[in-house]
Amino acid sequence: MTNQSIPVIINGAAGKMGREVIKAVASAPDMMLMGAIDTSGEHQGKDAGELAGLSEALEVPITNQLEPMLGYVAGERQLAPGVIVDFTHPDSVYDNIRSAIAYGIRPVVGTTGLSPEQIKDLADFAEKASTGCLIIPNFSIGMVLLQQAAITASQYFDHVEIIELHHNQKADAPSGTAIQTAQLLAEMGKTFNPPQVEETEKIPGARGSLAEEGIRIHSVRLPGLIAHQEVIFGAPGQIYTLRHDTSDRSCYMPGVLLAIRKAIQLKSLVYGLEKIL
Ligand SMILES: NC(=O)C1=CN([C@@H]2O[C@H](COP(=O)(O)OP(=O)(O)OC[C@H]3O[C@@H](n4cnc5c(N)ncnc54)[C@H](OP(=O)(O)O)[C@@H]3O)[C@@H](O)[C@H]2O)C=CC1
Ligand SMILES: O=C(O)C1=N[C@H](C(=O)O)C[C@H](O)C1
Repeated sequence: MTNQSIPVIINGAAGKMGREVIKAVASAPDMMLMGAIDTSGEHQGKDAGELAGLSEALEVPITNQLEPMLGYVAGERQLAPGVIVDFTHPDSVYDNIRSAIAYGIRPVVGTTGLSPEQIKDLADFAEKASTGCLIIPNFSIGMVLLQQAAITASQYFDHVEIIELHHNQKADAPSGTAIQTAQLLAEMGKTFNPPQVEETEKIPGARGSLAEEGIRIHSVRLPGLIAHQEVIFGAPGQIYTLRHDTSDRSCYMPGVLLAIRKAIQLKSLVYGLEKIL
C-alpha cells in the first residue's frame, strides 16, 4: 500500500456483494480499504475482513456512519481520489450517490433500481461537480458479451423477449440488467414484436412487463437461483436463445476492480460496463 493506492469505501459491506468486494479490494495491490459501511444492525463494529471470511482482520470495522466516512476520506488530501462502491438497496442508492459526489468521492454503483430520471439527474450532478461516477447494472464480462450478441441478433430478428431469473431475496424487478438489455436493443431504432393477434391477459401480468420498443421482460424469483438471463429471439421456423448464468458472485469482481480504477480518471457519469472495457 502506498499514497498512490486508491482509497476505497464499501457501502453495503455486510451484504452478499459487499463481502465479495471486501475480499477483492483487500487483494488488489493498488487499493486500500478505508471504510466499510452497512446499516445492518447485527454487523456493527465487526471487522470487515473477518466478516468477509478472510483469515486475517483488516482492522476496518463495519459502521453505519456514511457521511463522516465520506468526510474523512475526502480530507485525506495526500492520497489518490477516493472511491465508494455501492451495493446497498434501490431505496437508498440515489441519496448515497449524491452524498458521495458532494464530498468529491467517486461512486462505483452496482445497486440496481434507479429510474432513468434519477440517472439523468445524477449525470447532471456529476458533470457539474466534475466527478467520475460509474453506474454498472451488471459487472460480469459474460453479460456484456451476451448483450453484444443480442444487439447483433436484433438486426435480423423482429421478435424478442427477455427472461431474467434471480434469487428470491432480490428487492427490485425487473432486474437492472434486463432493463439495460432492453434499452440496448431499443437503441437499434426499431420496434419489436409487432402484434399478431389481439391478446387478453386472463391474469394481469401474464405477458410480463412491457419495456422499451415492445420488448417484454419476465421476472422469476426462486431460492436456489443466483442471477440468470435469457434473451430469446423468434422467427418463423427458428428460435435463437442467448443465456448467461452466474454460479458465483466472484464473477463480478474483475469488473468492479476495473470500475474503481476507471472512476478516478473520469469527470462525469458513465453507465454500463461495456463503456469502460
Ligand atoms: N451490478 C451488478 O453486477 C450486481 C448488482 N447487484 C445489486 O446490488 C444490490 C445489493 O445486492 P446484494 O449484495 O445481493 O444485497 P444484500 O441484501 O445481500 O446486501 C445489501 C446490504 O446493504 C445493506 N444496506 C441496505 N440499505 C443500506 C443503506 N442505506 N446504507 C448502507 N447499507 C445498506 C443491507 O443491510 P440490511 O440487510 O440490514 O438491509 C445489506 O447488508 C442490489 O441492488 C442488487 O440488484 C447484485 C449483484 C451484482
Ligand atoms: O440482485 C442481484 O443478484 C443482481 N442484480 C443485478 C440486476 O438487477 O441486474 C445484477 C445481477 O443480475 C445480479
